[in-house]
Amino acid sequence: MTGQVEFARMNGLGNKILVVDMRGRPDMVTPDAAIALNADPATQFDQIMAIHDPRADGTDAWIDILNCDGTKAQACGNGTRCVVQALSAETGRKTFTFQTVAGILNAQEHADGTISVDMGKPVFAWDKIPLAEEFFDTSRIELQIGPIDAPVLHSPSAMSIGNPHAIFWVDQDPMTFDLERFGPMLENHPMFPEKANITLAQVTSGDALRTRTWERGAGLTLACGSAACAAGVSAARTGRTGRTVTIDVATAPTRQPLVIEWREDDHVVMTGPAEWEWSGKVDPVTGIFDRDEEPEARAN
Ligand SMILES: N[C@@H](CCC[C@H](N)C(=O)O)C(=O)O
Repeated sequence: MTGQVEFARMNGLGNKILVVDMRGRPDMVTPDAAIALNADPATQFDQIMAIHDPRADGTDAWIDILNCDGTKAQACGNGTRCVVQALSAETGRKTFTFQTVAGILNAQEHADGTISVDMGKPVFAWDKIPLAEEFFDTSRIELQIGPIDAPVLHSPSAMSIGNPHAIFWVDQDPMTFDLERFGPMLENHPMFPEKANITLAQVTSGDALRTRTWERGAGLTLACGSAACAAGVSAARTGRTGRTVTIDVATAPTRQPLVIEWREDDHVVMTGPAEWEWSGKVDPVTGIFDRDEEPEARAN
């Protein structure tokens, strides 16, 4: 199929998102298009959120998620908030139900502009995360890097919130670690057959964490919503915090927090902002794009 579609450059706490409107088309944004868009500084991104026609009754859209290296992701918290804001601006509606490869996501835009997404239930079973080795308790798995008798990072909590995460607990500011060096080693560690998103998390109080993430398929990003969910759940699971935590994402430019609530019904709800930057048209096969000449002013 040929022809351009509408897209918007947005961000969730600095996580760079392209929201691409694929409704009315049977094809998908191609990995080649993703790689081409990421190669241009104007459209360099962390994730593409492609909105497709719904595939199931009771849902508003099917969402396909691509990382900037052209691989697929099963979940993207920050990107989902961007999709909600884009569709809310288009339709005036405030609640949405999306379908992804990982399941159904319910989301709501609040009067103050923040957006809550029910990210579903966490998965702790070792073979579902997945891990390469059997662990009865995945809240603290055997994995370390650095000298054997003085590891720099060790014993992460592992889980899936649709996508795989490893949370390494640190006592210092996560910014003091060389995540650019350790991130690729851990993302591609044999322990993670589908790779993993790698987060450093510091507990700063009984209800607050400070995090920094190396994303699978995207590298160092300014924020990662699903990692914030995984950190919040893992902190509560290991007794480090209660079930509602505020996440200070160390690299996020606005320093607005994400709030993660692991509800008693086991669902994980993430609340935070989304920001529209500019719009244009893109060929989802090649990634060739045009930026709108005069983007209409839009309140976020
Ligand atoms: N930035 C996202 C996570 C994106 C997916 C990840 N890179 C993966 O491959 O699992 C978020 O906000 O959750």
